[in-house]
Amino acid sequence: MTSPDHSTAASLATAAGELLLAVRARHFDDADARKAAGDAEAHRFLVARLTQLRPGDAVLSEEGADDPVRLVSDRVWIVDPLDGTREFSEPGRADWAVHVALWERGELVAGAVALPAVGLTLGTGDGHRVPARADGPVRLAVSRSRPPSLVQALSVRLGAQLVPMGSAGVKAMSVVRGETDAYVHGGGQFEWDSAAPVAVARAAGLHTSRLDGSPLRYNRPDPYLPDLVVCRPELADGLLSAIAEQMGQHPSR
Ligand SMILES: Nc1ncnc2c1ncn2[C@@H]1O[C@H](COP(=O)(O)O)[C@@H](OP(=O)(O)O)[C@H]1O
Ligand SMILES: [Mg+2]
Repeated sequence: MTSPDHSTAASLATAAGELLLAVRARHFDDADARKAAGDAEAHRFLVARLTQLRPGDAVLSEEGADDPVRLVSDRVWIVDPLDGTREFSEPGRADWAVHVALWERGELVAGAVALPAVGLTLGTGDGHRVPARADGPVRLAVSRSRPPSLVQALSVRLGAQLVPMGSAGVKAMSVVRGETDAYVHGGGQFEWDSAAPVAVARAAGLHTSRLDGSPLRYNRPDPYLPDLVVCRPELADGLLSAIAEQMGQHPSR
């Protein structure tokens, strides 16, 4: 039987996204107000709905105080109420997302990423398959506002094309949707930035790991999780080798 957690993650991410579209319309002339209201209102909405629907579960949210009860809970919802806050604040941009993931006893077991401005939510219950890869250079999704130097060097090493965009969720979903082939990040991030994108990417059959190929672990005491790789499975070995070579040459990156 399919777990109801898949549909709960998807419906909450979608509903928080609709709320964010309304916030964006309400604060159309003030980017700072838009950012602040978006982060706060989406957070409040998700926490309230999760408390109502799953009263026994803990929540780790980018916008909330870290409650240590999550470290002794079997089930923890890891949410980023608004990922790509910078892009959300810029008029006309669609590269921002809502992340809702569920961690249960050591593993991510459900998740959804809503792309509200695109009108799309991708979730672990979708049975989504990644489209076949088009011919041409490898396409690497990369942060538009702070591209890691590692990824820039990697694109030169691999003859890959960089595809800049905001939001970790949008970048991971670009791989799921076949618009890019890999999302490589280094230099800083937190569990809420990658938990739901990684859950959805794994469910679609993609490779997900740290830069060194080790597993991504969630609900750790320190939620700092600075790097990740999401890619088509057939590219994983070559990409991880190229990353290791690049980092071996420039360990500080
Ligand atoms: N070096 C870094 N340190 C901390 N967080 C980072 C980071 N680089 C990216 N992130 C976070 O990852 C998300 C995607 O960033 P980017 O669009 O640059 O790839 C953003 O989340 P938020 O928008 O939720 O803050 C951003 O804050
Ligand atoms: Mg984020």
